[in-house]
Amino acid sequence: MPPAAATGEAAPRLQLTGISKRYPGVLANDGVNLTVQRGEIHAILGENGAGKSTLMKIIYGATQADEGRMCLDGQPIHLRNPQQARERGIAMVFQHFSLFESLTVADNIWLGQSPGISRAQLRQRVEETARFFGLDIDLDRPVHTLSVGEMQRVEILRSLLTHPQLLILDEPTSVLTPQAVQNLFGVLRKLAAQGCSILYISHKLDEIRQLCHACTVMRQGRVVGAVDPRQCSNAELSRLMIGAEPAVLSRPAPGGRGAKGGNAAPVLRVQKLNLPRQHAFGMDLHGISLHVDAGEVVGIAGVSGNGQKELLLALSGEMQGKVGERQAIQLLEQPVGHLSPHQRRQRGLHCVPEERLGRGAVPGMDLAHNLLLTRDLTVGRLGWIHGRRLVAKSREIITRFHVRAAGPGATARSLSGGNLQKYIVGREIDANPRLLVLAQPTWGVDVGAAARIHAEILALRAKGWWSARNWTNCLPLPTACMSWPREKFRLRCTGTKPVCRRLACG
Ligand SMILES: Nc1ncnc2c1ncn2[C@@H]1O[C@H](COP(=O)(O)OP(=O)(O)OP(=O)(O)O)[C@@H](O)[C@H]1O
Repeated sequence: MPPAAATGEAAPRLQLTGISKRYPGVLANDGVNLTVQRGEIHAILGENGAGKSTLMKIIYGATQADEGRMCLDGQPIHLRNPQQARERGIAMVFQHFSLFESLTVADNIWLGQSPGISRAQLRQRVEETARFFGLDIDLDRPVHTLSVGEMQRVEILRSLLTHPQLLILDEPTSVLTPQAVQNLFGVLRKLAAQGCSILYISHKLDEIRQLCHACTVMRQGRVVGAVDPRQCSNAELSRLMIGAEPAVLSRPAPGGRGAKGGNAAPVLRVQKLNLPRQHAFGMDLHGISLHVDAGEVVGIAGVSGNGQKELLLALSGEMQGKVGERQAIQLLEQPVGHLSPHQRRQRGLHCVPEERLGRGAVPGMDLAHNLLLTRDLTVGRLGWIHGRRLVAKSREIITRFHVRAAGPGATARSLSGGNLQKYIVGREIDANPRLLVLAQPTWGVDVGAAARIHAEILALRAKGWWSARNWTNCLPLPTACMSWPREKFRLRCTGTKPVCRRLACG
């Protein structure tokens, strides 16, 4: 139990009363009350679009509330920007890191400090803090040589140097290995024992139950419950969050070569694919070989940053090898290594990239027009766009994938992260691809929506089983499943028993 929370001697670290925030057409926070005690690790749980990030941005001064009151250590405060928040002891570690890859760890930390501190002084402070929290890191290593877990350590170390009294973490474990998650939990428990309060946003119910002392559940902008997660089951938390338990997946019989009597050709065949890195911090692909049969779901596991991104780019057509290597990637027995992403899509190969904003969708464009990035079903001869058809198709995807948005006219950037992810995955699944490549398809997606996406993937796989003319295969690319750096593993999910085997060294 956290010290001050147990004694109740002092004012709460943070107290929000009646916080409301309205965006055009949506009430993102509706009279939110929240109390965080000193030394408490407090989870904020909620379905996609529940208003969690909006609330965290208000606490961190990145956005202003329309109504409500915020008190820190019993004192009312009004923060106009993150700089003021940091000065008041509030720090935030975002899901996406803000580090300069070409600089060393020490340089990155130094850049974030207020002027007036010498490098030698800073180095000493960093070493002391790192030693105390067990955040071992070589300060002289360039950031691009670090694993994702190590980069996160740098971000945390940087925020610890500001002596935060309230640390906000937004989905901190989404790209970490299980070992890195446990290390992070160790650091957070130590920090809480020092009296620092932690606000922890996550969709991972097991982690919340393992780590957090308290949990506030949000739904449609409102607080719908405050519980002790250690006393709750996953099912209870799900019910509070989405009003039901996630649907149980039905698993239609898998397809695949075996299912078709061993004669069918693979949908995808990658043979000794070599691709040199395209920028200084990329990864070379060396002799990658794999095949995907009709009706199969094949997983690629490995520590993030070991070539998964490059493999996806090579498959989508955004990265291409030398002319002689065009045979290295074959779709339905035809070489496609030389084809552009558009030409590959015309042959039925669709992809969902890891980054939603900027690659999966154009932030400032509405949802309907974002369809045009990968779908040309509403483009007529001479390039005319059928506006009505475009809007109707967009509305269909919004409904089918339960995307919470103001409608096809909403800009991509106005959607919550999870809702945009559902729209992008929906756009590609709706295309009925012959081969679908997905990178982190359920990243930032709530448990209910994750179950629906998995169900849609399995339904596509089943089509591969029932209809050889409409083959569909999925190649999800999860990260951080293995802890050995620079090794890749292949997880075959064709049967009831997954078989894991080592692919190649990267
Ligand atoms: N800048 C904005 N403009 C318009 N609407 C916005 C903006 N930011 C958020 N919203 C809307 O506010 C609501 C809450 O979004 P928020 O990002 O806070 O949800 P969330 O709980 O963090 O969701 P997720 O788990 O998907 O990240 C959503 O309906 C979203 O579309």
